[in-house]
Amino acid sequence: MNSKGIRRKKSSLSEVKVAVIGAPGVGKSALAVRFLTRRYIGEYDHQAETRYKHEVLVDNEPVLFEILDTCPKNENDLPSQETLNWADGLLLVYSIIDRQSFAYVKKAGLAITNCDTPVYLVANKCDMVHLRQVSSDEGAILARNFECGFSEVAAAEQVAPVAAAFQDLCKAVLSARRKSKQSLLERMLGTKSSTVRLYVRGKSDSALPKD
Ligand SMILES: Nc1nc2c(ncn2[C@@H]2O[C@H](COP(=O)(O)OP(=O)(O)OP(=O)(O)O)[C@@H](O)[C@H]2O)c(=O)[nH]1
Repeated sequence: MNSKGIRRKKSSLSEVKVAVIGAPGVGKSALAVRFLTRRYIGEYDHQAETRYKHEVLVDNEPVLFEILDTCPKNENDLPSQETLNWADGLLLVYSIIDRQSFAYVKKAGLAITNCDTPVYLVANKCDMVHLRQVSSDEGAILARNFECGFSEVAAAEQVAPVAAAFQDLCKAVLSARRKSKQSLLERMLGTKSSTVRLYVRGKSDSALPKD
């Protein structure tokens, strides 16, 4: 009985793969670790990309997150096609105190305009407003261009806003997945419009006098 319960839970567990993308030093590792452990660890010595796997509740539903913390060598080292193909969702991160990092997410965003992978834009280090180089409006405009969610956070100081960014991205991934399943179903059963026509006809049929 117990094992049945576990099997059921596993089969209903959604898996979401997120690639965290941004210029060197913007706080990608700090954000990923903050989200997964609620802790802030100031210094990470990463020479290569790191993957984390962790189960998190999103809207009270368990989701298995696989997070790829990318590790670009420099400001021109954009994410590889392999990374973009792997990810279900992309968290684009820049630092409000580093204008070059804003240029990096702009370039990375342009490289993915043709794929329909959901994106979320995060502006990190908003505890350092006195050193701000990128305004909130610039971030919001870029997010509007990418048609994605956006928030300014501080991995160094905040837990909930960091988690909300990952969770919003996760919800966008799950919603896109549902839509693509729905459209596949519609393609298999016929077009959406014919389904609607059928429904309308059914309703009016009952109101029509019988011949
Ligand atoms: N003030 C402040 N510093 C932060 C914040 N987030 C990260 N940092 C610092 O920024 C530096 C870089 O953070 P990382 O998390 O290693 O950045 P990263 O993007 O993973 O860096 P790479 O792995 O080199 O690409 C570290 O010194 C962090 O302590 C933040 O919200 N505020």
